[in-house]
Amino acid sequence: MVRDYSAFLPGGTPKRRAPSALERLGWGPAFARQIDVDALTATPPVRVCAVHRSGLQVAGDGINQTIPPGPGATVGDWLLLDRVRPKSSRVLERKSLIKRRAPGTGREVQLVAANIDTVFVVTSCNADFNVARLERYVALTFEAGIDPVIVLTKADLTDDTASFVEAARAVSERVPVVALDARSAAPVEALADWCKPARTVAFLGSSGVGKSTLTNALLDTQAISTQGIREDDAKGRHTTTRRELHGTPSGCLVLDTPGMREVQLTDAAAGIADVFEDIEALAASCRFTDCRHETEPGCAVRSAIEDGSLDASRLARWRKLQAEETFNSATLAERRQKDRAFGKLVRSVIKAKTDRER
Ligand SMILES: Nc1nc2c(ncn2[C@@H]2O[C@H](COP(=O)(O)OP(=O)(O)OP(=O)(O)O)[C@@H](O)[C@H]2O)c(=O)[nH]1
Ligand SMILES: [Zn+2]
Repeated sequence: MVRDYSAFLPGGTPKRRAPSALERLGWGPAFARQIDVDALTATPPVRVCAVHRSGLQVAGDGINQTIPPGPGATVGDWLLLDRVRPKSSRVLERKSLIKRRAPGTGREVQLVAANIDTVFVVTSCNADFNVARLERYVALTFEAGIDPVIVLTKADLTDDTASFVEAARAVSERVPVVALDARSAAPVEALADWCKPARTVAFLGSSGVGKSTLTNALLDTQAISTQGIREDDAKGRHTTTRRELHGTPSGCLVLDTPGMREVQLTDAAAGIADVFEDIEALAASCRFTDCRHETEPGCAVRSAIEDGSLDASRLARWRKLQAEETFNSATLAERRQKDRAFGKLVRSVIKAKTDRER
């Protein structure tokens, strides 16, 4: 039997391999699996580190450049860079994706951010705290394929952090809850489990809850790709875009994007089901498959409320979120139908006009 004693020899401790340039950008097996060695040299992988009006800033091993917008990519995406025609770069399959419906009639899908590993759903231990809002953000996060963690800031402003934590824990068994003072040194340690090297994290929450404070706590001054995060505005001034990835000293990446806030609860049925898996499980054992949990006999949901194991207000919030989701998604279908009808009208008018002119 051959034993390896090298770790016991002086200086023999196996050194941890330093992460490669790509790993520092979040590269890992999930992406490596998608390409072969030849593609690696012909079309090197690059990550979209920032999105500007003028294009996408991409970084890779010895690469840091801006390419024109176009390959259907968003911040956080990995591309196989086509050096000749960057617009034709292939977008690698994502680990997760946050998207939203654009306001307006077309309501096309906009990509907000890709390949986030953890979303910190942030709220504070004060009047901002709202269970329904937490449930909504957690549902959105689940829907995007991302693990949420609830972060309660301003723990220093209450004597009763425990009851805020308890209320947040009730959102989902699958979501860890952390309470802290975001202005202290606490965030680095409290969030260390998720802010590991090569992981990408983001903060989601209403204005003023402490997202920037938390981001600053995690960051050092060294943001990745400091050049290129500025762009000239029309007046020739430099403005800083806020859709970008920043590297932290611990080697994790923080995505800063304001667009996350406007994400709506559309096409999020699966995410809602994930948050309310307790109610979904009960509903599955109701006598009738189409039970509305109102007056039906053999309703497992109502009997859980009666025996106190389910909170009636949680059921009410589940109904409300579902209704909202159905409304948003249905309106969309209606709009699509209207758009088609409008398109038909336009075409018939044009046709009539050209027929007349013939
Ligand atoms: N006492 C206390 N104040 C905090 C804490 N976290 C944030 N603040 C303060 O709350 C205010 C808002 O914090 P921000 O970090 O700007 O909040 P934000 O979520 O980034 O807000 P937007 O940029 O508007 O989305 C600032 O004055 C912070 O100093 C905390 O844990 N405790
Ligand atoms: Zn029922």
